[in-house]
Amino acid sequence: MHTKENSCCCSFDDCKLTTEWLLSMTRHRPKIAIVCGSGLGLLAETASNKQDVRYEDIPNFPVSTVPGHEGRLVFGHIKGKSCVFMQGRFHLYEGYSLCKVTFPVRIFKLMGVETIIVTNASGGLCQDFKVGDIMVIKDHINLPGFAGQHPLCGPNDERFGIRFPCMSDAYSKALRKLALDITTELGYSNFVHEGVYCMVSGPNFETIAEARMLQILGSDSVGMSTVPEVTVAKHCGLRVLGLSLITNKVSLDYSREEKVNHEEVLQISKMRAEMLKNVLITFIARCHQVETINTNYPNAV
Ligand SMILES: O=P(O)(O)O[C@@H]1C[C@H](O)[C@@H](CO)O1
Ligand code: HPA
Repeated sequence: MHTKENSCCCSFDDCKLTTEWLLSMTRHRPKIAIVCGSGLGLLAETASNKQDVRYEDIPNFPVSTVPGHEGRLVFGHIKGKSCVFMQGRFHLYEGYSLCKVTFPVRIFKLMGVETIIVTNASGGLCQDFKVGDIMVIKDHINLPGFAGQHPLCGPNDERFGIRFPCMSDAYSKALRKLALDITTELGYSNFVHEGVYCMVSGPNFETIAEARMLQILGSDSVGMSTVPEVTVAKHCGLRVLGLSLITNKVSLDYSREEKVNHEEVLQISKMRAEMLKNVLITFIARCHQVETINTNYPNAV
């Protein structure tokens, strides 16, 4: 966390420098950003006129350290819409501050992005969910935030957004409806749900007692990302859609023998990415038709 004494490693000037560098490297001017979760990098494959930029080449950018997160930005067009994909995101458990984890979101904002689609792999806590289901994120629980691990802690830069942003509508109702309508049109409604995503810091998967607690708190799925990105996106006035792929059922019972592991998460993500890709393509083609109001954005950049 950055404090008054320990100034932010991702200041407005740092963000501007990175943005200007990227704008000088590409002719693309994306309006939609897609963050690819674990094993979901192939969501970028359908884009045309692609241009890749490796994270290690981008000034101030962190690098990916987790298998299943390739570590590059992919610019391209989907159904004529200019998009940027993050093939690989950053996590708190990698040792990055939440300000670094969310740095790309502010870069997207400064580049002119208006809508961000955040995807992830998560463990299902809701008993109705099956492995391979999609959860349209309705709301989240910021568990690390309760303990002070919050991307907006520290001095607030009004050029990004207001000091006390509202989060009760972090996931746009209109965009959620569009996503649900699309899944119905595609014939996916039997394995699509809306639900609440809870972020834990990781890197270990939950104990059974922890999983039971998260379920009692109202979480339908649990993962190790997304919430910081969404919080910063909402703060700076982006429209947000969150899609979570249920890659495993979280153990809530001491008699259950199956043990979750990252390889299984990646395997299920890759198996179901095609379905998620179909939803994304149609969503990207139509999301400009949906108007949303952002209550947090009176004077941000
Ligand atoms: O980046 P996401 O949230 O999709 O990754 C999930 C959470 C952990 O990073 C990892 C566990 O398998 O997958
Ligand atoms: N717990 C936390 N994060 C996850 C899980 C899980 O069960 N599955 C995928 N990411």
